[in-house]
Amino acid sequence: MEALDYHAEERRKAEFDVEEMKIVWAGSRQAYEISDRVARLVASDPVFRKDNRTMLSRKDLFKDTLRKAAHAWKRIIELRLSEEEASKLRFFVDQPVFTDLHWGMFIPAIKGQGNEEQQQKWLPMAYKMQIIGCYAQTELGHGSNVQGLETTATFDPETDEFVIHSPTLTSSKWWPGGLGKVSTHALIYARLITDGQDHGVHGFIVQLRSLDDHLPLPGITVGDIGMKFGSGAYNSMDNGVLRFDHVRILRDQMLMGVSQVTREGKFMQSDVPRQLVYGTMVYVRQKIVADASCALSRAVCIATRYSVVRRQFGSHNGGPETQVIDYKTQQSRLFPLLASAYAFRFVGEWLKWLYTDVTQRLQASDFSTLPEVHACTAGLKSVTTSATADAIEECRKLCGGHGYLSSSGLPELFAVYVPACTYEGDNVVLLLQVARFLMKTVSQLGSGKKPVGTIAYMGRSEHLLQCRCEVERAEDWLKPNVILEAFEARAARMSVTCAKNLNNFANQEEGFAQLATDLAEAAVAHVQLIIVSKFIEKLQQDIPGKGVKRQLEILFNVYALSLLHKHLGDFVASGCITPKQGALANEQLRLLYSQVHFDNPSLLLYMVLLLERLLQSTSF
Ligand SMILES: CCCCCCCC/C=C\CCC/C=C/C(=O)SCCNC(=O)CCNC(=O)[C@H](O)C(C)(C)COP(=O)(O)OP(=O)(O)OC[C@H]1O[C@@H](n2cnc3c(N)ncnc32)[C@H](O)[C@@H]1OP(=O)(O)O
Ligand SMILES: Cc1cc2nc3c(=O)[nH]c(=O)nc-3n(C[C@H](O)[C@H](O)[C@H](O)COP(=O)(O)OP(=O)(O)OC[C@H]3O[C@@H](n4cnc5c(N)ncnc54)[C@H](O)[C@@H]3O)c2cc1C
Repeated sequence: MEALDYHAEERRKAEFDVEEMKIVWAGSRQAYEISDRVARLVASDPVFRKDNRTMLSRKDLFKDTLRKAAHAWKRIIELRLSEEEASKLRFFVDQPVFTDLHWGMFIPAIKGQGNEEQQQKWLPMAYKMQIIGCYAQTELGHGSNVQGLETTATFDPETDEFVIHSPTLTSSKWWPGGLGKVSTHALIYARLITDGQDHGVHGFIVQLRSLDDHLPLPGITVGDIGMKFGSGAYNSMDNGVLRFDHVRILRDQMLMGVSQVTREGKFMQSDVPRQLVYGTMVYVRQKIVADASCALSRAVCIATRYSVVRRQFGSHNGGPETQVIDYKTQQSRLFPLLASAYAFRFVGEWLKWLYTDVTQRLQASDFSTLPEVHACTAGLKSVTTSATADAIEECRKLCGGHGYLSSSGLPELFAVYVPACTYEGDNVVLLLQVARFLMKTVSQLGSGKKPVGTIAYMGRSEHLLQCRCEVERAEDWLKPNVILEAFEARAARMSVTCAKNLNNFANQEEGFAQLATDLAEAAVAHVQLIIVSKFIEKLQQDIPGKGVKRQLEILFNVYALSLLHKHLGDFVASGCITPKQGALANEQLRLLYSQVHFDNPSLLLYMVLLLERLLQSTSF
C-alpha cells in the first residue's frame, strides 16, 4: 500500500468531526480562523522558511532571526494585525527571538510594576520599538534565589539618582534573552539601598546602548554568553552578560508601582504585597503553560503520522507488515501523550482565565487570590513543561532511527523546548513553592478559614482521608467522579502526611529541607488533580460536532488512567485504591487505546516534505 492509502485508511477510521475538533483545540471558531489564516501567511512567505536553520552557523542563524523579526514587524504593521494575530505570527515563525522578551517580559513588567507616569513615559516608545528591552534578573551567582541577587541600586540624594553597580563577579547579569546583541534597554533587578539600608530586590529601567550607534553606554559591559544546547534551537536568541560600573540613572527609573523612593531618599512601601515585584514571572509562567500543549502537539503529530506510515514485522504470505501504530506498546507510549496535549490545552485556557481574573482583582486592590495564582502558575508551569520535554524525547524514540534525524523536526524541538524546565523558575524550585502553599493550607484547616478555588477539596479532607474507592469492574474507572475522588484523595493524603511529618522536626525550615522530595511529590499530585479536574469541567461544557465530545471523553480517561498507572505507588501507598483496583484501571486503559482515533489530513504532504528535507540535509 502507498502512503496515500494508509492516509485514507486512517482518515476513514476517524469517527469524529475533524473541523469541530480543530475549533475545540483553538478555543473558539474565531481563534481557529485566526490561527489558520496566520499559519498560511507564514507558510507562504519565503522569509519565514525554517527548513535550513539547523545547518546555519550561529552568526548566520542570528542574522536570519533578525531578518525574520524585522519582516514579522513589517507584516504586522502592513496588515494591521491584532495582538492575537501578531502573537500567532510569532508562534508560527517559531524561532526564539529578542522580541519574545521585549513583548513578553519588558513591556509587561513596566505595565505591572510601573506607576501611571512611568507607563506613559516608556510604553509608547516600547510599543513602537523605538527602544528594545530585555528582562535582566538572573545573575551568574543566583537565578532561583531572587533575594540573593547582588547588583546594587544605591540612591544618591545629592543628584536624585540611583547608582547601579555590579560589586562582584557573581553579580554579573547572566542569561537575559535579547541582552547579548540587541536590547537598548533592560529592566534590571537590583538591591535597593537608601541611606545605607538594604530594602531588597526591585526593578529599574536602565539604558544599555546608544540609540545613535548602538554602542554600550559608559560603565556598561555587555555581550553574548555563547552557544547553547543543540544546533539551531535556542541559539537564535542572544542571551547575554551585563556588568555595571557605577552607572547613574534618574530616580524615576525605579519602577514605583510597588514601592517608592522619595526625593529625600525615603523608602516607602505601598499597601500592595511586595510579591508583586515577581508579577512578570507569574504572567510568563501562565504563557508557558499555554505554550506547552503547542510544543507537545507538534511532537505527537510527528510521531503519530510516522507510526501510521511505518510498518515493521508481522507480514503473512507476502501481505503488508504491521503498522507500528497497531502495537499496544506504541499505543501505550503515544496515546497518553496525545491525551496530555489536550489536557494541557484545556488547563492552559483555564489558567489564562485565572490570570485575567487576578489582574482585575489586583486593580480593585483585592489581593486574596494572589497566593493561589502563584501556586497554580508555578505548579502548572513545572508539571506541564517537565511532561512536555519528556514527551518530545519519547516521540523521538517512537519514530525509531528517523526521529534522530534533524529533518524529523524532533531534535530541534527538544533542544528548543527543554530549557522551559529551567527558565522562569527551575521546575523543582517551583514545585517547592506549591508545597509551601499546600502546607500552609493544611495548617489552616482547623482555623475556620474555608479553602476555596483549586484547594477547595482540602475542605473535605476529613472525608478524603478515609474514603474508599468503589471500583469493582474495569468500566467503573470510566466515571469522572470516581477518577476525581481518587485524585483528590491522593493529593489530600500526600499533603496531610507531609504536614504531619513536618511536625517531627525542630523547626519548619529544617523539616522542609529534609522532606523536600516528599513535598515535591505532594505538589505534583495536587497539580495533576488540577489538570484532571479542569479536563472534567471542559467535558461538562456544550461541545458540538459529531463524535467530538466522545473522543475527548476517551482522551480524558486515557490521560487520567495513564497518570494513575504511572503513579500507582502513590495511589496504593496512600490507601486511596487497592492494588486490584489499580490493575482494573490498567485493564480499562488497554481497552481505551483501541478507541482512540485521529485524523491525518496531510500525511502525504508530510512524507514529501520529509524527503525534501532529507535531500537538503544531506547536501553538505
Ligand atoms: C510576543 C509575546 C511573547 C510572549 C511569550 C512569552 C514567553 C516567553 C518564553 C520564554 C522566554 C524565557 C525567558 C526566561 C526568562 C527568565 O527566566 S526570567 C527569570 C526567572 N527567574 C525565576 O523564575 C526565579 C525563580 N525564583 C523565584 O521565583 C523566587 O525567588 C522564589 C523561588 C519564589 C523564592 O522567592 P523568595 O525567596 O522571596 O521566597 P519565599 O520566601 O519562598 O516567598 C515569599 C512569599 O512570596 C510568595 N511568592 C513567591 N513568588 C511569588 C510570586 N511570583 N507571586 C506571588 N507570591 C509569590 C511565596 O509563596 C511566599 O509566600 P508566603 O510567605 O505566604 O509563604
Ligand atoms: C534559555 C534560558 C533563557 C533564560 N532567559 C532569562 C531571561 O531572559 N532573564 C533572566 O533574568 N533569566 C533568564 N534565564 C535564567 C533562568 O531564569 C534561571 O536559569 C533559572 O531561574 C534557574 O536558576 P539557576 O540557573 O540559578 O539554577 P539553580 O538554582 O542553580 O539550579 C541548579 C539546581 O539546583 C536545584 N535547586 C536550586 N535551589 C533549590 C532549592 N531551594 N531546593 C532544591 N533544589 C534546588 C535546582 O532544582 C537545579 O537542579 C534563562 C535561562 C535559560 C536556560
